[in-house]
Amino acid sequence: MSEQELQALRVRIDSLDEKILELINERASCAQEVGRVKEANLAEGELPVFYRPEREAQVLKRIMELNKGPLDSEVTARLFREIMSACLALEKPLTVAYLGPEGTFSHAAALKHFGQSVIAKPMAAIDEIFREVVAGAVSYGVVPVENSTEGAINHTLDSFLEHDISITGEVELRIHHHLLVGENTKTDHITRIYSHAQSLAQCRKWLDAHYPNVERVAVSSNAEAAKRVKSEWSSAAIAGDMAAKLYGLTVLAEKIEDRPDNSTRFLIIGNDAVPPSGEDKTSVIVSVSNKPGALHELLIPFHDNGVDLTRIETRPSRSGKWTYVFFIDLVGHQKSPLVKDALEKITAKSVGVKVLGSYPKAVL
Ligand SMILES: C=C(O[C@@H]1C=C(C(=O)O)C=C[C@H]1O)C(=O)O
Repeated sequence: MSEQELQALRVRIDSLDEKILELINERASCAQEVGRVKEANLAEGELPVFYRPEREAQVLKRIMELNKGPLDSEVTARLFREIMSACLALEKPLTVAYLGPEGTFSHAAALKHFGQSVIAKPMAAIDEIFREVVAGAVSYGVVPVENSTEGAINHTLDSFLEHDISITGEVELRIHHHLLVGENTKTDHITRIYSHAQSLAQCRKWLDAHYPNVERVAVSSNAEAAKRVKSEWSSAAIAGDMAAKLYGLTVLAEKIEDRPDNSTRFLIIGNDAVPPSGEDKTSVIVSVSNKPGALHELLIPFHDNGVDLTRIETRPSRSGKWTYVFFIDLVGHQKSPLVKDALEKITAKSVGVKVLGSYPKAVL
């Protein structure tokens, strides 16, 4: 390519950038206007809800459908995710609590779901995230709920039993773990590997093969593990990209998770119900009496109404010995007639049904 050709293309790019810039700002002004309309149309005592997850999911899905390339649809959706995040921040900046410290996978999940313009607040424990949301100290919380290798995150499930809270969204994150060291670490003298217990479990086979005799120390998060090794000379940490960058660590071994598709699903928790987006999921907790066939009976209305269940998890009910509750995720919004009817029938048969929320299926 000649220098002239290159120059001509750069002039074209500059001119396109000007147009993009103008259009993005026009969009931002429109979103600001939406914010004003939302505030102007409130009933007495009603608080404005600026963030609308169902609308955001529709915007992202539409962009993916419209996209003709050469950019990949997911890439375009991520760009629009950021544009919407910045537009919403003009209406009202969102505050989101996540399991800290900075650099955890929960932090990455919060930014993936809400975009970079949120004010992300690290919390020390899952229960604290629930409490902050219930108290209204933050608008939303991000909590891990299941990992494809290790299964349920029981702390999160149990917190739903203790707090009155809505699920307003879900986000899935591919989890890549790396073995990380600080600049002072003597890599041939590693005696300890720090990480969160879940991460140690997700890399168990790799650790058995490569560091069979090294002590594995479970700490409160992988970002905490990364923080610790920074100043230690005989330790390594298992954590992700974000923590590696944030704490300036070197990657000694990359992608050491035992399963290449290792992913974690996170839930977004808030205080408002979400209207249907067109492609939704609903999460419920059902308690049944401890008698034979109880689970089978519970499942009949779902089957009869063709409601697709994506997950069932059992936890002790915490209100009696050897009694259990079921956490059920299903496809559809609680307002859709077939889901509504199934839930009514189950309510009539069971000891208790608590709908945790209906929310858009993850787009990204
Ligand atoms: C603009 C709105 O407010 C927010 C910003 C959105 C956007 O930038 O497209 C979409 C939904 C809301 O979270 C809206 O409700 O339409």
